[in-house]
Amino acid sequence: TACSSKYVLSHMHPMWQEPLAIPGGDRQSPIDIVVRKSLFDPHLKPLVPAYDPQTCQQIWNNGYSFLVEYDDTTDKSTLKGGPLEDQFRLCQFHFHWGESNAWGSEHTVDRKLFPAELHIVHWNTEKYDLFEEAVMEENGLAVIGVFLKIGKRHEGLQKLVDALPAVRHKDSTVDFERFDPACLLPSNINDYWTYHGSLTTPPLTEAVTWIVMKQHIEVSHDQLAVFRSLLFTSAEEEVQKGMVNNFRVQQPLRGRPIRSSFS
Ligand SMILES: COc1ccc(C[C@H]2SC(=S)NC2=O)c(OC)c1
Ligand SMILES: [Zn+2]
Repeated sequence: TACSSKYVLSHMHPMWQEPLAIPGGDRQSPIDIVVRKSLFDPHLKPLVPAYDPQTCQQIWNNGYSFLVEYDDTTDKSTLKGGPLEDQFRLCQFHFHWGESNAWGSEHTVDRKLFPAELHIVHWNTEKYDLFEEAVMEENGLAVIGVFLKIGKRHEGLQKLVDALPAVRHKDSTVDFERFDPACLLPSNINDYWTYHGSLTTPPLTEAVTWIVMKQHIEVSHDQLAVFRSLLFTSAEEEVQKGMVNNFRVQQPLRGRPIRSSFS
């Protein structure tokens, strides 16, 4: 799909170097969410995800994470409401995780680290015709962030976990059908923080309206261990590197407001 274009592949590589200067650079992600500095905004609406599991296409190991990719050529799977003015189209979801359960998330809450973080990526189809356009523009993307904690097994995630060995190496893909990303959302999606930020990998463009869920989801230790069995490296490479710690260092807030949908 557009959102997993070769452009992404060419710009995604493990442990990429942080650029010295970023265009603009005052709206970078991820950040620490300081709860007492967030501002309750009563005008924030409930979030309305409407996903059609039939749009699920494949899983792709792109050498940085694994992406579950959706057909984004129609408006069958959309996100609207919350802080969003426009309608956005689901294109992929992926995760970030650590080598240990002590860290792995990109965002933190009052400096609290989570073992992993889910990103559900959508692009603005009211303002742009292509994902590649949206990714370069302010309000081009909306990403839902969900923290993962180690606890009981996540039944909905298991279908994805079982498919991961088929995409162990970079550049591998496997067909994957009828997966509803809504099953990975917490029970309460009305409580979230929202702020304007960026992609957390190159091109690091400041195109993202972030919607970070207050409530986490639980996955089992064994389920997260399968994420860590993936590799950054392709089958041809002599030295295989485990896909872990694929998160970006935190970025300065630069005075940005963080709004909360709850008081
Ligand atoms: C060229 O367009 C891109 C490139 C990379 C990513 C993935 C990054 S950005 C994020 S959020 N988390 C990640 O790992 C994109 O996702 C929207 C879009
Ligand atoms: Zn991400």
